[in-house]
Amino acid sequence: MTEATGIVGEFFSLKEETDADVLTMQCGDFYEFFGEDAELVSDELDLKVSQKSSHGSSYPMAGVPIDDLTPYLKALVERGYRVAVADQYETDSGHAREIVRVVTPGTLLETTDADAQYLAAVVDGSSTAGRDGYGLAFADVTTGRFLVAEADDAADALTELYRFDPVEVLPGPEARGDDDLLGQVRERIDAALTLHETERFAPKRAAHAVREQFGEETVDRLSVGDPAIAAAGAILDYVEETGTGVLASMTRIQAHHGDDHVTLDATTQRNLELTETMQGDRKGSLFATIDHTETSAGGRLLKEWLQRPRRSLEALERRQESVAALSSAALARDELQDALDEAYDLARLASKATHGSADARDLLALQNTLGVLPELADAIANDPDLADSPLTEIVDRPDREAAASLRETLEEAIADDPPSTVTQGELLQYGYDDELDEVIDRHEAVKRWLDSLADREKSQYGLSHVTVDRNKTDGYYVQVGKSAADGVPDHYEEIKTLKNSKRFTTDELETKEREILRLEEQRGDLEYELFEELRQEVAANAELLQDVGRTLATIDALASLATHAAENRWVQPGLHREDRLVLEQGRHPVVEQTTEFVPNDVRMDEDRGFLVVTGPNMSGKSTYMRQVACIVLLAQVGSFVPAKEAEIGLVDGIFTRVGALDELAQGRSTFMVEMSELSNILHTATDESLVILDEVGRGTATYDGISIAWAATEYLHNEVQAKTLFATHYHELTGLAEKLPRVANVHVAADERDGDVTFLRTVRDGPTDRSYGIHVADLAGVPDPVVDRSRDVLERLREEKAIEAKGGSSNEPVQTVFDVSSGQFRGPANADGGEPAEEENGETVDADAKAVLDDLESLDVNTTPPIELVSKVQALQQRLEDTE
Ligand SMILES: Nc1ncnc2c1ncn2[C@@H]1O[C@H](COP(=O)(O)OP(=O)(O)OP(=O)(O)O)[C@@H](O)[C@H]1O
Repeated sequence: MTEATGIVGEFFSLKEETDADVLTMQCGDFYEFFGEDAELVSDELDLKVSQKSSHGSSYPMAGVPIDDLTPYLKALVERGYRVAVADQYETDSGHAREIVRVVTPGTLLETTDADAQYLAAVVDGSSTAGRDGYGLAFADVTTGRFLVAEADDAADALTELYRFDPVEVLPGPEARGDDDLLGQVRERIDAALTLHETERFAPKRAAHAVREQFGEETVDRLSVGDPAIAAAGAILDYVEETGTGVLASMTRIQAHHGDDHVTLDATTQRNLELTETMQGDRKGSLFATIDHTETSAGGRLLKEWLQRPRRSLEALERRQESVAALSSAALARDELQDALDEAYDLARLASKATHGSADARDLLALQNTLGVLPELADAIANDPDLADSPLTEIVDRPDREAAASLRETLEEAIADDPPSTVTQGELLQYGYDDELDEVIDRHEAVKRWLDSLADREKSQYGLSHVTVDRNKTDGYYVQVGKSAADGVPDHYEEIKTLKNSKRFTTDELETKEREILRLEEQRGDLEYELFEELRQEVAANAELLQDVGRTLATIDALASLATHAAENRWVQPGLHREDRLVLEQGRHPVVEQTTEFVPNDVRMDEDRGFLVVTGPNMSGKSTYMRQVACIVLLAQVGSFVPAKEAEIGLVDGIFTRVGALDELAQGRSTFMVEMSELSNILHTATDESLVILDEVGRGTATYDGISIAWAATEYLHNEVQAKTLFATHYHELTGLAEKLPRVANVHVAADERDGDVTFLRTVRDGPTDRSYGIHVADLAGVPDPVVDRSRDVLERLREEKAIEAKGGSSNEPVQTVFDVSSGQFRGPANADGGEPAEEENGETVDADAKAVLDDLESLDVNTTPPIELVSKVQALQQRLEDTE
């Protein structure tokens, strides 16, 4: 390509300066894209491309008017591009341009999405000498929220990332080499990955940046390790470098300590469908079901509560107290919600003010929202139950006097219905500023003179059909109807003839025109100056606004919990730190919305900590177990729960393993995913955790499956001692209840009469031995011959009779039986003439199989780590297969 000069040359040299994917450069009233960037935006956004010639070559060019840039920027960033914006400025010799900001998914201020928009950094400190684990930082530039967190390992780090669901992630120096972590971030979290310069993560430099931003004491106060500080420092640097201009709205940094919160790994958050369903829909998620918030900030907070349930009994009881008071005070709740309905997103408005993009309408919104706070305070004070609850403390948390005074300032300043442009005046109230009042007086006087000019001319010169108006080409003019145009006085100067009228001007009118234009400009400039001061005053109050915003959001979220509880007959659960979980007539919070739900009881305690849940296919096992998990989670959010009565021992983590739907796309086999999830649970769960296992072992051969399920049950029961619900179709496992003291059987009942199966959805104590899988196959339309033959095979299996393979070349029958009492398999009968059979415990076993059994016997399931156990069992099975 020939060396371009002029504008195109300037564009290309700016493009070289930036690592952004796309550059847009201001040229007068347009932002232009050139070369490949023009083609890219034309493909992505349907912008028209023309050709610009420079130095004998021609370059593709596309442009948008200055005022229309925002939606294009947003669209490009949402498609994953980083866009550099170069603005034009005046120089002595003409114009020059420089890049003023780089817009990325995590620094996009122009979002219209109500969700939080986190920019995250993740630093792997596990390879450094101190072995500090992982450090993470999260910042939402649209609200100024800033958090740091720590994680023990990559899986934990991923859990935190999943919890905050960032739109952009900056991996630190080591983390950027971790393909597995980055792959998961890209696919599961769908975040853009940005490689910010590695030296920006250097611990000393980062600590300095954190102190500069949040104060000298910050690093000590947070008491987090170097990696978390490095992550925070890198984010601050990145936000500054991208030129977002919102650093001032980041007033506070908080440490998010995993210990205060219930561990909810990424898998569990998905399995419980907290914020979206397995299919990826928002509707049908737990959050969408219980969300009755009035404001987007309230919605964001409620979602955060669900994703980060608490472990502190005191904190939860306080939330419960507020929810209880609000749920019984229906009228006061309505009043609060009506007031909240008027509230805008204060944190976002504060961030816009800091960035300098808030207009007068934004400040008006801010003023009105500040007015909501005293309304809430009054409604709370006027209801004795609410006044007595922690709500009083919540509403008093922000500095109410400062908020009232800022509101008063805004009320005195901002006009009642200001325009959205900030340069053309009419933003401010009369009486706000003396100098401005003077300009307004003079402006209004000239306006009045102009408004009354037509009448004056009519009466003075006896003219009819006279109007006075202005337009761009003619300026101010007197327009006189054709019939009267000949009678105008001599000092009228004609400027235009139209079909039915003529336009005139006069010296006096021209003088007034000059005056009004000057006054308009003066007023616009002065108002802009005053408005800018006001905006800076608002920006200086960012922390106060965030405090008020947080209070409004908290009351909104609490009122939402109360509304849902009141409308759905939820009850306040008794919370305690003991190992006991009792639900009387519990229901699934989401399923009960769409189904005539059959409530079920749950009883778990020290002597009954592991429930094996059996029951036919489709009977409701998964629903029952998820219901337990959702209820415990809701209780640890401080919410009421769907039950007649509930008593809940707080847990430190909720772990689930249920059927995986979407993992195949990621190139991991279903079984591999199942095993790594199981492995994670066996390693991480504690005796205070709740574990939900749905059909572990299903993804492999039956024998492997049963063996793994069996061994995992023993390990969870003996070693981990977590409260566990385990649904299985391996009825063999029900035998464990007789052998392991804390294991109990429950089953979901079904009624079978004359071959018809009715699902009762009722959970009862004891095991079941029927799956009715064939019944479900029949319901699903599997062809009759297959269904009939299945019944036949099942019958023979039950009677431990041999089955021949229909249509096979050999008539050799096959027989496999699992012996519950020994916990072992009886392999195929000695049908193929292998080693001579031996007698063992009265059973017939060949020599190779005997050797395998001996090895199996010597395997200590209580001390062998579960995954090793799995691989040993697999090796034994391989040997069995080889002997066949
Ligand atoms: N208590 C209940 N009241 C009403 N409907 C229920 C109840 N429990 C489950 N259901 C409904 O029954 C259907 C099957 O439930 P679920 O998926 O829990 O069965 P399952 O036993 O886990 O099945 P499978 O063993 O085939 O995985 C779902 O559509 C669910 O909505």
